[in-house]
Amino acid sequence: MGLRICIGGATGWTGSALVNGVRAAADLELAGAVARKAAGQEIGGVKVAASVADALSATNADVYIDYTHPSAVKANVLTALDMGVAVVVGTSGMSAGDYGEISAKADKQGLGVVASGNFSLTACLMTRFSLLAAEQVPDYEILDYAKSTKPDVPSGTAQELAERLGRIQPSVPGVPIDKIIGPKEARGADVGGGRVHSIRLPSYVLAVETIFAMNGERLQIRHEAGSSAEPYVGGTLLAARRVVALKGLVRGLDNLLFGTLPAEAKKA
Ligand SMILES: NC(=O)c1ccc[n+]([C@@H]2O[C@H](COP(=O)([O-])OP(=O)(O)OC[C@H]3O[C@@H](n4cnc5c(N)ncnc54)[C@H](O)[C@@H]3O)[C@@H](O)[C@H]2O)c1
Ligand SMILES: O=C(O)C1=N[C@H](C(=O)O)CCC1
Repeated sequence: MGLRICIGGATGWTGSALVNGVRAAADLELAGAVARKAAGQEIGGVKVAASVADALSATNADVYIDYTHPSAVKANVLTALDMGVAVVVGTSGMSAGDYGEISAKADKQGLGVVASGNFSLTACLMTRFSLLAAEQVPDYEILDYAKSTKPDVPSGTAQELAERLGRIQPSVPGVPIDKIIGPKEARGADVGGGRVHSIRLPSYVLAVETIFAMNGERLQIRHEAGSSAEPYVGGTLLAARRVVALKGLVRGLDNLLFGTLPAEAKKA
């Protein structure tokens, strides 16, 4: 019997790609699925439940994976932990404070949670390269592009990156924000110490770019997502395989792949 996976948001763009990924993997088994509108229907050989609590009480899942909605993810994750199930979080929109609560609950339950603003390998490399650059170049800002209908801001990718860059090296504006002449919002938002400018326009899926600058030179590190959800499947399933052996919260796929950066370990 393989590792038993329950997927929240199983009918969605990412969730449906994951259902296929789980079914194609010899070491994984689709144990449950959650999607409110499709409740009662069948997906990938399992009956879709209306809530995480219903799905997990009807199965003996080892891991719950959430790709639902920013308004639903926190309650879903806390429910799964209360029910004794390890969690992988793909859904965006949770604050640092929300993650603090999840971390405390995971510790209390002795369970693992892996969350990553972006589970694609190349986005995770963009994050890691940016963290390395911030150790050397103190001046940077983050551009966060997504489709016009994305409800959460910044994206999960940009938020996690901003918080992590901010811990290594807070982004310090050349003119302090309270001394700016004009609308302060035009200078973006301080997200955990990293400065983020979010752009929401049709035709973007998701792109995140960090601009590092020194006198006379610039480094731009950019990730651009395509229109398929396929890139998120491998990283999410890697996290599902690893999370059952963990206790507590790990944020960032790069930490699973490459270990914790010394600069981040020092500041934790
Ligand atoms: N971390 C990553 O790598 C990554 C990758 C892709 C998407 N995402 C994030 O995942 C989330 C989902 O994205 P998507 O494009 O797959 O969305 P989607 O709208 O295509 O699918 C969402 C799914 O969740 C269900 N759902 C919606 N609201 C719900 C609620 N309140 N309770 C329970 N289920 C609900 C829907 O029925 C659907 O099945 C977003 O936050 C997105 O930013 C993250
Ligand atoms: O399509 C989305 O929405 C995505 N959201 C993630 C985010 O918020 O960073 C990343 C992948 C696509």
